[in-house]
Amino acid sequence: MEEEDDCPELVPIETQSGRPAEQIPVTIITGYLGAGKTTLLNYILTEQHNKRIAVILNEFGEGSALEKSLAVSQAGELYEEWLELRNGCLCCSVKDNGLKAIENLMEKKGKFDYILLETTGLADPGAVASMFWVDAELGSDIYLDGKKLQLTEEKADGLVNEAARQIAVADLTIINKTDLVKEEELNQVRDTVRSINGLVKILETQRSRVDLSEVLDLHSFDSKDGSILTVTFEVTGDLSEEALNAFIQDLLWEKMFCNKEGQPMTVIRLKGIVSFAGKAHQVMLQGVHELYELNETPQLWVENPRINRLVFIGRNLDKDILQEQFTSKVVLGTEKK
Ligand SMILES: Nc1nc2c(ncn2[C@@H]2O[C@H](COP(=O)(O)OP(=O)(O)OP(=O)(O)O)[C@@H](O)[C@H]2O)c(=O)[nH]1
Ligand SMILES: [Zn+2]
Repeated sequence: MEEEDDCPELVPIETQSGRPAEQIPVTIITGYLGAGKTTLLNYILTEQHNKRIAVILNEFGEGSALEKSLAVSQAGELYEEWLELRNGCLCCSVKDNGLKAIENLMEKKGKFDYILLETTGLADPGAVASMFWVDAELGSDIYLDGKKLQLTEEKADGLVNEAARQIAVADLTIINKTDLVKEEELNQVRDTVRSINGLVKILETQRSRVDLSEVLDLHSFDSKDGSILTVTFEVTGDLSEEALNAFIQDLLWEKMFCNKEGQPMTVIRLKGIVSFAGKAHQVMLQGVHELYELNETPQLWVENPRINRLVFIGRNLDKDILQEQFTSKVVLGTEKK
């Protein structure tokens, strides 16, 4: 890897607390229909926690797809407001309408300390989370504190894969409704969760009564390890899909890129919104360790020229080198330096 002497020192974007100042933690709560998500949110809102919490309930009731209930707990009192969201689908509305709505609300009412977002049992938590994540890393005043899941003991035929997927990406799994099962069944559920995600923290509850300190302020996306860096950059233009795949594979699989000290870059998480030539829709890039996927989102490009936004979290990352490699190899119509 050629060294660029005139490049500025790499400075991680985090503050000491692990995130830019003033950012508001967002926790996404997913789980099977009826698992107890709303019960959990209501419980959190009414418990003593000295936090101002905004809750976005995501009930897709018939005829109410245009409205979302927003309950705000302020100094212990609970009141409700209605947020008008243009799009009923969470996965595509969260970034452009949901976040904006929250931001508008914060301007009006002052900042919240915490935002909790309930998704439907069917929403893909990965897609929802990555929208927050990309946004947060790129300077939004919201960051993702944790993704959680509640499970019931009920068999979810046909949704088994979705449940497994939710567990796989969760930072915390709450096994609720333990009053309804025998110990043997509970052990089985616990074993299943453990087999899907060996690292996830597991809580067992009735009526979603959790110890709040175990649920809020997880900081699961903060860099606890000082050597883990976050690199973000934006690059204008369309990308070659083939070249992007080659770039990602060189980075994640071949570990071909090194920092200025010659240490190989290791990516732990990778997210992005990218533009492919000839495609009207934005494409979401998500990667965890050596796995990655590219998925077209329902979101159409409106900005012109289009701006690709990338976030890398990992070890030995060097922004200048990554950005230079990306720009010269992946962006169409760019001359090699
Ligand atoms: N027996 C029992 N019932 C529970 C428990 N927790 C919640 N419930 C009940 O289960 C039902 C569904 O709970 P909700 O909190 O609405 O579940 P949800 O996950 O928000 O449901 P959706 O938004 O429809 O997916 C309610 O009637 C709750 O009172 C529990 O631990 N034990
Ligand atoms: Zn609910």
